[in-house]
Amino acid sequence: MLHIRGGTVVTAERTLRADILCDEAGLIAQIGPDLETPAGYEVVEAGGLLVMPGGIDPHTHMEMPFMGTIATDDFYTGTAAGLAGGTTSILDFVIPGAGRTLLDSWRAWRDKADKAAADYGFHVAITHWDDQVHQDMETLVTSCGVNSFKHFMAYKNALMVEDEAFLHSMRRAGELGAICTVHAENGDAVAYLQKDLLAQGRTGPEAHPLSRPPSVEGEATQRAITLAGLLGVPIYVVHVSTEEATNAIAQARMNGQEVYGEVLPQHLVFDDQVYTASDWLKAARYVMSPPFRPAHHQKALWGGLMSGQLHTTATDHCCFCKEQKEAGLNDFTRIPNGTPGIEDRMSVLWHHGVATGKLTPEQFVALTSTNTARIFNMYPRKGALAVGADADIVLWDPTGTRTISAATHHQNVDYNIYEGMTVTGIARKTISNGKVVWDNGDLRAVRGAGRYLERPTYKRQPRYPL
Ligand SMILES: NC(=O)NCCC(=O)O
Ligand SMILES: [Zn+2]
Ligand SMILES: [Zn+2]
Repeated sequence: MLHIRGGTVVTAERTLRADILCDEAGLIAQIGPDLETPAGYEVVEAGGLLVMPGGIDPHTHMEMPFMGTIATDDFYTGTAAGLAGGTTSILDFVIPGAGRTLLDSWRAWRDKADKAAADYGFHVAITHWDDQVHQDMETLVTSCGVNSFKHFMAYKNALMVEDEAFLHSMRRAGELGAICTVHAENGDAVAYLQKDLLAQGRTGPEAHPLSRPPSVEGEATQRAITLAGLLGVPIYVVHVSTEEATNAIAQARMNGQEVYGEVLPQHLVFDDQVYTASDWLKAARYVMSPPFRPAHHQKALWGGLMSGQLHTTATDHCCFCKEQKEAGLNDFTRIPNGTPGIEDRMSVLWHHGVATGKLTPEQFVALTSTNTARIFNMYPRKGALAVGADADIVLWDPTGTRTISAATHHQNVDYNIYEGMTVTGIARKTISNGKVVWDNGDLRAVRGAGRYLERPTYKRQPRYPL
C-alpha cells in the first residue's frame, strides 16, 4: 500500500498538485491534496516529479516466431524492460501458425505470456478466411477477452491477408464489436520490388527501403481506409511512417470516418540514412517494416501527433540479435524485420516531443497511455489516474537525463537503435498494480506478476449502411 506524496499529477486532461493512495488490491483508492498517510502505507516521495498513468505499448512482439527465427525478448524480459522505462502494460499479437486455429494460437500465447512481469492483452492476427475463423473470432470476443484483430497487408506468402479475407474479417469484427488493426503496405508491390532489386544485384540492407517506398504504404493505407469505409467499421493503422499515410488518415477523419493512427518513436527520430552505414550489421539492425524514411516524413508524423490526427505511440518491439540478422547477409529480404525499443519509447518521446515544445505533458500522457486505453477499451481501468483504476503509475523526472545504451538496457537484445542518445525525461519509479517495480535504477520486476487483460467489446453502431 503506497502513499505517493507531493507530486504533480498529470493526466491526458489536466495537471494538478495531488497525492495518491494505492490500496492493498493494487487500485487507486484516493487522489487529493495533502492526504494523511493511512496506517500501514509506505510513503513514496514524489516532490519535483510528475505522476502519470503508466505507459501502454499497444504494439509489441515478444518471442514472436517470424522469418525463420524467434524474437529474443520474451514476455518476462520484454515487459520487465518496459517497466524500467515507465511502460506498465502491453498489447502483443497472437500470430496463428500454419494449420493452427485462432483459438489454439491464442491459448499458446496465453501460455507463453504467463511469465510476463506487466499486464498484457492480445490482438489476434487474421491471415486467411474460412468458417473456422468466422467462428473463432466470436469465441475470442465473447469468451477470451479479445476486442481487436490484426491484418498484415504485407509479408506475401507468410502473414499477408488478401483484400477479400480482410473484408470478411472487418465485417465480422464490426458485428462482434471488435476493432480491426492493419499493417498497411502493399505486399504484392513489395515482393515485386524485392525480386527486381535482387535481380539487379542489390542484396544489401540499403535495398530494404527501396523495396518498400512511401507510396507502397500510402496506397495500402488508403485501401484499408476505403475497405473499412465500405463496411462502416473503425480501423486502426499501426506504425504509420509516411506523409502519404498520415494525410490519408487525416482526410478520412475529416470525412467522418473512424480511423486511428499509431506512430513509433523510431520513425520520428531516424531517417533512411541509417541504411547507408558501411558496416553491414549496423545497417541491418535498422531493417524493419515500414522502413525508415526520407527525413521530411518526420514532420508529417509530428504534425499528426500534435494535431490529434494520429493517436498513439507504440514500439513494434521485435528483437533480433546479430546471428539472427545475419540470416540476410547475402539477401536483404532474409534479414528478420524488427527493431527493439520498449524501454525507451517514453523517454525518446519526452525528449524529442515535450522537451522541444512540440507536445504538452498532457498530450504526452494521451499519446503514451490514455488514447490506447480508450481505443482498445481498457479505459479507465488503464490509462487513467482515477479512483478505482489500476495503480499503474510512473513517477517521471522531466529534467532527469540518461544515455541510452545496450550496455545498460534491460532488453534481451545485443544492440539498441538509440545507442548513445542522451535523453531528458526519465522514469524515476514505476508502479505496477500498486507495487514499486522500478526504483531509480533498481529493477524489481516479478516473473509472472503480469495479468492477462480481458478487454470487452465496443458498443458501436456502424456509421454507414452495411
Ligand atoms: N515491423 C517489423 O519489422 N517487424 C515486426 C512485424 C511487423 O509488425 O510488421
Ligand atoms: Zn507491422
Ligand atoms: Zn509489429
